[in-house]
Amino acid sequence: MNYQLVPMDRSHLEGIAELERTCFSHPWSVDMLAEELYNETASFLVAEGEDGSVLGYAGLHVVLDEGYIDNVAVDPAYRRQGIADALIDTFVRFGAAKLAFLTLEVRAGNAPAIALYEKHGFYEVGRRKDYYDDPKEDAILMTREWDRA
Ligand SMILES: CC(=O)SCCNC(=O)CCNC(=O)[C@H](O)C(C)(C)COP(=O)(O)OP(=O)(O)OC[C@H]1O[C@@H](n2cnc3c(N)ncnc32)[C@H](O)[C@@H]1OP(=O)(O)O
Repeated sequence: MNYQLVPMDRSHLEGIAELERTCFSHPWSVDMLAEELYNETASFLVAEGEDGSVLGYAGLHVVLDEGYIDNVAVDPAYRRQGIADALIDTFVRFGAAKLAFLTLEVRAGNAPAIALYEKHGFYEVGRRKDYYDDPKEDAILMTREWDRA
């Protein structure tokens, strides 16, 4: 499977929205994703197949020296092949160069995603009780820090 990591552009919006619907109970719409194209704090990356299709994507927002990872999703047909690894590694390398920390929230029962983030040096710093619905579940807050002192 060949793919490249590229910045999200208009051609990816339908594919990402479809992936969102596949993966999440409150999926981002095409319009929500399109707004990020004009958001200067946003860096959205797409794992693009040879035919331009969306195999996976991840979104980061940066404010001052803080980064927040919004969403990470990989097409079920292309999972366990290192795509999320490559997406998160890109954000972590950016964080190591530019940020004090990266944060994210993840469902407490989402073992694959938690394992992914732990692999990249994130650890649990707190919980939000019943943060998610459909189904109701706690959010785990995870962070990855860099000492800028
Ligand atoms: C902030 C948020 O967005 S939280 C929500 C995260 N997104 C989702 O839950 C959407 C649905 N799930 C997915 O899209 C995928 O399963 C993802 C994004 C969690 C993982 O994507 P993949 O491309 O399959 O992961 P990838 O192959 O790069 O694996 C990287 C690491 O993640 C972990 N991992 C991935 N899938 C699994 C799994 N099924 N079980 C256990 N660990 C897993 C492992 O640590 C793995 O490293 P390893 O291969 O050395 O063991």
